[in-house]
Amino acid sequence: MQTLISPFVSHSLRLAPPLPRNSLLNNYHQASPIRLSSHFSTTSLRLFNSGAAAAASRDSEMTTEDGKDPRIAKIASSIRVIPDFPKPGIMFQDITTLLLDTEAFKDTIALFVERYQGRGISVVAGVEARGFIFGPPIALAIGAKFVPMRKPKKLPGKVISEEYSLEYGTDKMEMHVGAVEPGERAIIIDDLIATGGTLAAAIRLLERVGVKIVECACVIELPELKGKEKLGDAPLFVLVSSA
Ligand SMILES: O=P(O)(O)OC[C@H]1O[C@H](OP(=O)(O)OP(=O)(O)O)[C@H](O)[C@@H]1O
Ligand SMILES: Nc1ncnc2[nH]cnc12
Repeated sequence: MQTLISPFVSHSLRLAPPLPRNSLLNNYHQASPIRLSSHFSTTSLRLFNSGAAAAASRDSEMTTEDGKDPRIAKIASSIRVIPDFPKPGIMFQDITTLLLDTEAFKDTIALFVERYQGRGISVVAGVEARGFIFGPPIALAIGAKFVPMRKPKKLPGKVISEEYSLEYGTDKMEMHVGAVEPGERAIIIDDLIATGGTLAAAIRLLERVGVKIVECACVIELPELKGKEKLGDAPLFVLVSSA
């Protein structure tokens, strides 16, 4: 067994030994469509092979024989879909049910940690609110600092801000001045990418202060909304695609 979190955090959070780093990526490559459990929704989910994951899976160093990672299917099936929330026409992807499933939650964090450890990442930027759930355990496990990207007027210090539009509204994102240094390497974590406006704002904030975006990472992508196209050169890595 491997301790995921550094020793000053409870030893109760332990993970099974990680699979080789490449097994995750090839799993996406081979994945076939799956469905959410019927009591949640009939919305189909399929395992997703996005941007960087696709590129990496083409790299022979990043491939395995069977290409299957059962953790992804379990994570996908733990996500509940609520139609018409918060307004008609929106199929809301509810990750609170993933959080109730201790194995799915642990595996979600483990998959990201396996991908990002040892890559010289010093900043995990998490987008309020749901990026605050997934970002901190990843940051602790890979030895990076966690930087919150907050809604307006929440941070007490001097901030820089970026406005952006959402699938259902507009918003503004703020980050503390001095939280990051030019030249640092960051990943940006959120639960979901829809239109991509939120992640694009986070990228702009970090790039304004000279931070290199190694990758954006989400649990879920809504590919029909083409959010990936808003991310410029920043790669996107997701676990589950909702169709
Ligand atoms: O790709 P986009 O179209 O920008 O949308 C994605 C964002 O929308 C959701 O957050 P939301 O703004 O609803 O805030 P919340 O997490 O505080 O509920 C989600 O958690 C992402 O942050
Ligand atoms: N469909 C959706 N489900 C959950 N969060 C979202 N944020 C933007 N669109 C969303």
